[in-house]
Amino acid sequence: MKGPLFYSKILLFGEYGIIRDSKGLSIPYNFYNGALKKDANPSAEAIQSNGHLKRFVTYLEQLQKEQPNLVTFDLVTLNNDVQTGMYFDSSIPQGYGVGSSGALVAAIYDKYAQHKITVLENLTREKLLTLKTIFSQMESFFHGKSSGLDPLNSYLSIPILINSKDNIEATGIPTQSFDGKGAVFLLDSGIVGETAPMVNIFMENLKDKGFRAMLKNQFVKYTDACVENFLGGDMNSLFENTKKLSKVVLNNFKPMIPEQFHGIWQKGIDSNDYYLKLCGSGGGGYILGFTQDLERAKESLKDYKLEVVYQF
Ligand SMILES: Nc1ncnc2c1ncn2[C@@H]1O[C@H](COP(=O)(O)OP(=O)(O)OP(=O)(O)O)[C@@H](O)[C@H]1O
Ligand SMILES: C[C@@](O)(CCO)CC(=O)[O-]
Repeated sequence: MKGPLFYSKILLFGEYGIIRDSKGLSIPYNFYNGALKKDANPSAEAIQSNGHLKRFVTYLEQLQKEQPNLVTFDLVTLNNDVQTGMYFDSSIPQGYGVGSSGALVAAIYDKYAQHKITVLENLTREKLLTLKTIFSQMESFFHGKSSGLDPLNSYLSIPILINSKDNIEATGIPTQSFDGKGAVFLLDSGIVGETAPMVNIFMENLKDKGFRAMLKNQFVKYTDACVENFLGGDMNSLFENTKKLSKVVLNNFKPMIPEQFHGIWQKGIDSNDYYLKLCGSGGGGYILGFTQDLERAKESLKDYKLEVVYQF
């Protein structure tokens, strides 16, 4: 048995800001994917994944008991599949900010949810919000509190624009131009990050008046501008605002940037070869880069492996 593929995602803009109602823009990233699967001779990895699924099923049973109006699953089939070795066969790295748990949640919902909302329907804002709420509850199992955006992205495989917490919509993004010099890329920090402790630091910082002012007057302002610039195809303004965002993050989100990357973060701002920003909650995993000239960025970051995700 092998189920359909579910993809990783990249939150291009909006990390942390969306907690405080900034805009956000999330796109599917098809380089990595996962699917539910059963093998006659499972590998050690498959057995480990199956263990995660068993615990997740216990959580879903509880969720269904507590909130039967939210979502119900075909628990008999799900239990049977998990007891007979089903696992999530996935190339999506875990704890890297590209949504490994989101893809898993989307795959489980797709296969086992009853009366599910499908991608073939006319996806009204209400339906999107309902899906997001369901996914948020399901994904909470993996990292405490979840917005549900990652599974939503993976499930629908389309870019999603977050206007505010309760206002999200499917969106189009400017088509890629593969001979363009501009690019968005991922930089591997080589460290596994964890979402919950990073979000806790952020929530703690929010108690400070100065931090809240910085967030509103700079971080959210530049994030919103970047989303608008990107969707509107205004690439010159996009780079200006990404540079501002990169600076604000380096000065105010230090715990979310692994120490050994502070230097190259600053180097990008000084040289204008590239601008770095957080990819998801940070603290490790991937760092997201924007450059107007991919070759220059590659040269400038030649000790690192860049993974290009979007070219324009
Ligand atoms: N292939 C898999 N099989 C079983 N469980 C998995 C698999 N991939 C991810 N998971 C589950 O998801 C957890 C990782 O999710 P977590 O939310 O911490 O990181 P992430 O989704 O990779 O990153 P982010 O939320 O920052 O994008 C793992 O600990 C595991 O429980
Ligand atoms: C850091 C955060 O804003 C994005 C993580 O992908 C947390 C969230 O909104 O769920």
